[in-house]
Amino acid sequence: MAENRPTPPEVDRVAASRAAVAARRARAKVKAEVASGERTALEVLATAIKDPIGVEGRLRVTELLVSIPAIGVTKMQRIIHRLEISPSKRLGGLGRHQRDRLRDFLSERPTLRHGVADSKLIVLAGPTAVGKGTVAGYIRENYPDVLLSVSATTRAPRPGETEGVSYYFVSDDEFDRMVAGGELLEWAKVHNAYRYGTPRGPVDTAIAAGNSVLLEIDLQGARAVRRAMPEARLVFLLPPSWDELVRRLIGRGTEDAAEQARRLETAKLELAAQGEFDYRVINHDVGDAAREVVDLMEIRAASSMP
Ligand SMILES: Nc1nc2c(ncn2[C@@H]2O[C@H](COP(=O)(O)OP(=O)(O)O)[C@@H](O)[C@H]2O)c(=O)[nH]1
Ligand SMILES: Nc1ncnc2c1ncn2[C@@H]1O[C@H](COP(=O)(O)OP(=O)(O)O)[C@@H](O)[C@H]1O
Repeated sequence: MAENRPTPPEVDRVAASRAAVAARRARAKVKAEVASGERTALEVLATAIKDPIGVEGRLRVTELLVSIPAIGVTKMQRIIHRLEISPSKRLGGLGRHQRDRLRDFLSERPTLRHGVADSKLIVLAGPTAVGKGTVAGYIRENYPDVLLSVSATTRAPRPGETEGVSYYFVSDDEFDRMVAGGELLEWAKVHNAYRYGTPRGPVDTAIAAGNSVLLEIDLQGARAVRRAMPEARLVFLLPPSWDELVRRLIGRGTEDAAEQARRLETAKLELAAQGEFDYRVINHDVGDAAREVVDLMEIRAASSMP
């Protein structure tokens, strides 16, 4: 009769705990593969979608994200909050929209696909009045480790602007001399009016010292930097909506109605170019947008670690 007895509960428990250990080991292996760059997080997500109850499907979103070398716990928490995914969610249990948001997040960041990154130069561009200057100013105030490039310009200083902080205000002749001397990394005539250019020296010095540099320049400048330094990463700042962009331009009150209309026409062309950029950040809240831009630089910083 003994051989017909049901399996004692403790035998079940042992088998279950062995299975749990094996599953944990299998998940640890996947995490190690992502951490070493052997597999990308995107590939792991694709496998989890195909087999939601397999090893990848049982992996938590939080575990996958922190396996990516550029992402620590704090950043991971910010990311899942932004993607509206609960920390307890496993890859195989994500709803369709959550899955799409996670996939977009992972594929929009080429540096994450490779685990490490290759550039410390970030270019911030976007349509007029979207808040480029405001976000760059916030970064200057709150992230002193980031060097904000100071451009040279032929336009006159506005009230409150400081030489060497807002811009280097130079004459037309001086600007010609800088161009001829190869002192500018890029330059452009902006809004069909004045010339603006990025002095090459401080950018080269900062990058050579391993520091992160932010250039807040126009679309033509962003394209020129991409040609001169293909390792630069281009960020396009977007308004929450077209109406909000118009409100910001009018609210700033620095242009007359004709100039506002002209800039809005240019803004339409600029918005159409957003696909050329590596990343898109929506400027809902200045602090959040600044943090998103700086997060991209922390990714860069990870590349210089042994
Ligand atoms: N290409 C290029 N554009 C720049 C540079 N510095 C500033 N800009 C752009 O010039 C434009 C005009 O800037 P500004 O005179 O401060 O006026 P705003 O547009 O009213 O803020 C903005 O789109 C800036 O992004 C630069 O060094 N190179
Ligand atoms: N996140 C934001 N929310 C509300 N207003 C903003 C935000 N960012 C910038 N602004 C406002 O929008 C206007 C345009 O910003 P600005 O930084 O001058 O734009 P840009 O440098 O892109 O031309 C300013 O009045 C600024 O205070």
